[in-house]
Formats: sequence, structure tokens, C-alpha cells
Amino acid sequence: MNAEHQAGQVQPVSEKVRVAVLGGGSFGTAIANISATNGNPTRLWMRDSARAALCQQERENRHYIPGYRFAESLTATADLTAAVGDADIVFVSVPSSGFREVVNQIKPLVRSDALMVSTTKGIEGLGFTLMSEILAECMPGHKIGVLSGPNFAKEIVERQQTGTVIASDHADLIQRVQKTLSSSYFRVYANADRRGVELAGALKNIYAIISGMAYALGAGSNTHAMLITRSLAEMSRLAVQLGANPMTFLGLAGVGDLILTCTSDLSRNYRVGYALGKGEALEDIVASLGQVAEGVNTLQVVAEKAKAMGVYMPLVAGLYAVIFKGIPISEVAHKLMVGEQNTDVEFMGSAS
Ligand SMILES: NC(=O)C1=CN([C@@H]2O[C@H](COP(=O)(O)OP(=O)(O)OC[C@H]3O[C@@H](n4cnc5c(N)ncnc54)[C@H](O)[C@@H]3O)[C@@H](O)[C@H]2O)C=CC1
Ligand SMILES: O=C(CO)COP(=O)(O)O
Repeated sequence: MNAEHQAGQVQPVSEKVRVAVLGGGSFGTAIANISATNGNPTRLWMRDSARAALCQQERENRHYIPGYRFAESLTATADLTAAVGDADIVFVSVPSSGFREVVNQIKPLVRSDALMVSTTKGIEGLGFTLMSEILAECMPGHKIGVLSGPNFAKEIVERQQTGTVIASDHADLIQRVQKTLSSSYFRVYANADRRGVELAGALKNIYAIISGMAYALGAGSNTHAMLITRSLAEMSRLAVQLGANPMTFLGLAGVGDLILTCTSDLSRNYRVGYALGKGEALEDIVASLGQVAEGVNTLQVVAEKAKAMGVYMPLVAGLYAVIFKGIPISEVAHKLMVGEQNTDVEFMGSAS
């Protein structure tokens, strides 16, 4: 059950499930409404009670996704016990910075057989911990999954045909999530490589920043193609060292999400890179974004990890030098092009 194309093997599961989605931002709202549109009683939890009440009253999350009408089965709430108490599936869709805090809050409230799924694309700095590892650590005994793919919330709510990936060691979790979320515009593929799918979703944000920066500096099509391809090589090189399946990087959660976020200004990470390329200061960019761009934190965590593990990641090192050491982009770009040639083996495994 390793390949994405095996999504077609869903067993019929007739009953609807009770769903909780934690995090009332763009993606949490989109996932919750997909589930509710499929008829599943779904609670969307947000920490701000005034906003939850407003969303419930207006039947939309006007702040994050204006005009996206809530399905009848969707309830917005700030009551965490009510949200997760009877849930069959809990999706955690808060940014990585708040993930552990939220998981610790729900720990005593969730049913022992509830399926836990992270949709968050980030890495916790302390110990290079993935979100599913936080779930495993804080909620032992629960079946855990990761949902990731080329999935702009804005396009999901427009019902643009979209593919995503649910990754888990547990076939029944995969089937449940497929049944809960699948529709004519949202296809959910299966993958048993949880680690690879999760790493891919987090790592691509770094390269989206680089692509946005290159675009701002007027890079041509040759440059963009080189950047995206070398990004894929670099991210899979690290992930394989961390136990991921390289094939995952040829799928939707890998190259699919990388292409999406490296080529579209709907990506917040791409927009951060674009603004950096135009000379704006990082603090100003992040402050004006109003939404999370996980790539900046992920960059720091990954740069340290690559150094500690001795994994060759020149693009990560280059972006780190630009953002955190103040080295001019032109200098870094020049070094990347004329650096030691013998380390630039194109394919993994064919070491020089
Ligand atoms: N927006 C998108 O297209 C996609 C986003 N993602 C991932 O989903 C995660 C969430 O992203 P978005 O919903 O887009 O972010 P967002 O910035 O739109 O919303 C984040 C939400 O989480 C809430 N939040 C932040 N810290 C919290 C805490 N400690 N406790 C409770 N709530 C907290 C915020 O108040 C806000 O409602 C990120 O890791 C992102 O990479 C994944 C796929 C697509
Ligand atoms: O992960 C995403 C789409 O798949 C969203 O990317 P951004 O966080 O860069 O907007």
C-alpha cells in the first residue's frame, strides 16, 4: 500500500464519522467544510471564542476565507471539549509553533480510539520533531496519520480539482480519511510512508521562499527549472537519510507540492521570498502576511540538522546565509553556481 495510485482500493464504509478540526485558519476551515459537505458532523475549533461565535452566526470564516459558505453539518466552536469529546477523527491544523500546546490540551479530552491526523507542514525546532511524532509522543496508543499535498486552501474552496495524500501505518485510518474527505473535486491518495510525506510538506516551504526570491530578481525559465529540480534532489537527500522512501518525492506530497508552492504567489512562503528579493525586511514581511509561513522556521531547523548530519544542502545553506547572516543574494547565487563541482552529483547514490 505504498503507492499513491492505490487510492482506488477504498473499502465501503457506510456510516458518517464525527470529525473535529483544530485550527480555524485557512486550511482548517477548508478541511472542516469538505468533511461537513460530505455529511459528516464536523466541529471546527478555534481558540478565539468571539471569532468562533461570529463564524457560527455568519456561516463563514470571513477573516480567512470570505464567501466560503459553511455546510449544514459544520459547527464552529471555541469549546475544545465539545469539539473533540466524541470525535472519531481529529485533524490538527494549527501552525507548528502551536501544535504541541494544542495536542497537550486535547490529550485528556479525546476518545482513546480517535484517529489523529496532522495537516501541519512544519518541524518543531527542539529535537527536529515532526508533528506526527508529537502526536505519537503525547497521545500514545492512537493511530496517527499525516495529510499533505499540493493544496492551496483558496483553490480547494473554489472546488478546483485537487489531489492530496493521506499517509499512515494504518490501512483503516487511511480508508476512513479517504471516505471522510473524498469528493468530485478532492481526491485522497494513500501512502504508507508517513515520514516521507510529512518531511516533503515541511521542506518544500524553504524552496518556495527561494523560488519567490528568484522570481523577484528576474530569473528566467532555465533558472527556475534548475532551482525546482535541485530543490527536489536536496530535500529528498535529507529525507532519505531520515528514513523516508525516495519514491514519495515523485508523488503529490513531494514534487507536486514543490511545484505548486515554487510557482504560485498564492503561496505565503513564495510571497515571503518575493518580498525578500525586492529588498524588504523579513520582520516587516512576516508582520504584514497575517498568516503563517512555516518556511522561515523550517529553514533554521533544517540548516542545523543538515550541518549536524553532514548532509549536503547548498540551497538551504545559501538561503540561511541570506536571511540570517545578511550575505547578499548575488554573492550566494554566484557561489552556488561556481562552487565545488565534484560535490554536485546529480543523482543520489552516484557519489563522485
Ligand atoms: N493554507 C494552505 O493552503 C495550507 C496550509 N497548510 C498548513 O496548515 C497549517 C495551518 O495553516 P493555515 O490554516 O493556512 O494557517 P493560517 O495562518 O491561515 O491560520 C492558522 C490558524 O491557527 C491558529 N493558531 C495559531 N496558533 C495557535 C495555537 N497555539 N492554538 C490554537 N490556534 C492557533 C490561528 O489563530 C489561525 O486561526 C500550516 O502548517 C500550513 O503549512 C497545509 C496545506 C495547505
Ligand atoms: O502548503 C501549501 C499548499 O500545499 C500552502 O503553502 P504556503 O504555506 O506557502 O501558502
